[in-house]
Amino acid sequence: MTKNQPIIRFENVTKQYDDDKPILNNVSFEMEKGKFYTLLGPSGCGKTTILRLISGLIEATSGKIYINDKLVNDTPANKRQVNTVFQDYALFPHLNVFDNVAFGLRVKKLPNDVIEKKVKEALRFVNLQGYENREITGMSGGQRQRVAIARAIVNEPEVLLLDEPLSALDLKLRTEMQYELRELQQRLGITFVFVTHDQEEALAMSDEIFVINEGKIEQRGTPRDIYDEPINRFVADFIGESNIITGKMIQDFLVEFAGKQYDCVDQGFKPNETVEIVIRPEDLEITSVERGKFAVKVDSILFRGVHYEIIGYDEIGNEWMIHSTKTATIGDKIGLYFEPEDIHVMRLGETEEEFDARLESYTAQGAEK
Ligand SMILES: Nc1ncnc2c1ncn2[C@@H]1O[C@H](COP(=O)(O)OP(=O)(O)OP(=O)(O)O)[C@@H](O)[C@H]1O
Repeated sequence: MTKNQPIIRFENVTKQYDDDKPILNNVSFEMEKGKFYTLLGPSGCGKTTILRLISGLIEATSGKIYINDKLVNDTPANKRQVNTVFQDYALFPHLNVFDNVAFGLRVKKLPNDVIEKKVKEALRFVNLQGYENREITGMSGGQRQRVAIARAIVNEPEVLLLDEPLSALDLKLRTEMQYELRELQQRLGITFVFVTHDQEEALAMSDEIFVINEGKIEQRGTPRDIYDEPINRFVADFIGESNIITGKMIQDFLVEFAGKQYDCVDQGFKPNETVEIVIRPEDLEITSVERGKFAVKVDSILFRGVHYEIIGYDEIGNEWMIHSTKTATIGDKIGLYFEPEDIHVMRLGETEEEFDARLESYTAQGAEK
């Protein structure tokens, strides 16, 4: 991916209320212009706090925040080129669509003809042309959502912050709005910072995901990077269903778990180092016990629409989840097959820098071969 200029930069930012544990703890990152970023993490991990710090609704306890290379710690919210779309949309129910979108422009005392032009353009962007005189109370959830976005983009912000904007919508509308938002971001070409605790939404929409846990960024990367190479148990677990088992790296390219040794593609560990192994449920292929790399006894089966979700236990009692278009019979023993590259080995307590360096060394060595 091409690298654009940074638009937001956090340098060692900490946010703490009173003497409590910090809500954000020494967080540093950059976000580039024109990309779609998602802050993903469980409730209370600090996602909204990062948005509020960017928009200027709250102040950092320590550290520096830059927008467009300008230190903004002391810049008030209304002087930052940033707008927010809130979860509940925060629309004015007594105003119609036009007046809701025009509100900020009127506060800025722009001439009426300019306001009219800008509002119409913003409504066109969100496919609501012709809805100017509609009352907010008579609009659906998806339409209100679009009004809220129009109200934010009418100010031509450089950064749009979206705080769980789809959480109030039903599943079908939510999926439609995911497409719309992604497409809108590409048309506008501005930076979106989107907050969600839904990993599928994050994977579907983002250029880059920041996985956050307890006020720290556990891992940042493209959806593919994060899905394929989770840095630790938290990320692997949060970003989709996973089989995570403790194992041992015997030597380079050889790992032991569930009582057996397997070829893998990982290296750079100490001999016999304790590690955690991830194998995604869709990477386990059901086969005969003879052909399988190991066997499990089937405990339960659920039909999930696109696949069956099968839970089984291996000889030493590890639980395995399998996603397969093939089904099985409860109580039967089935073989499971996987390729060496389906095993992801995670070092315990590895920092993001160490993790990135290790992955890069694989690529470098791969290139030498
Ligand atoms: N004004 C405040 N005073 C004290 N604690 C606060 C204040 N505002 C937020 N917090 C705490 O900060 C933590 C992080 O909150 P934040 O809203 O950033 O989480 P979040 O990841 O956005 O979660 P959610 O998905 O539930 O909105 C929470 O534990 C919250 O209770």
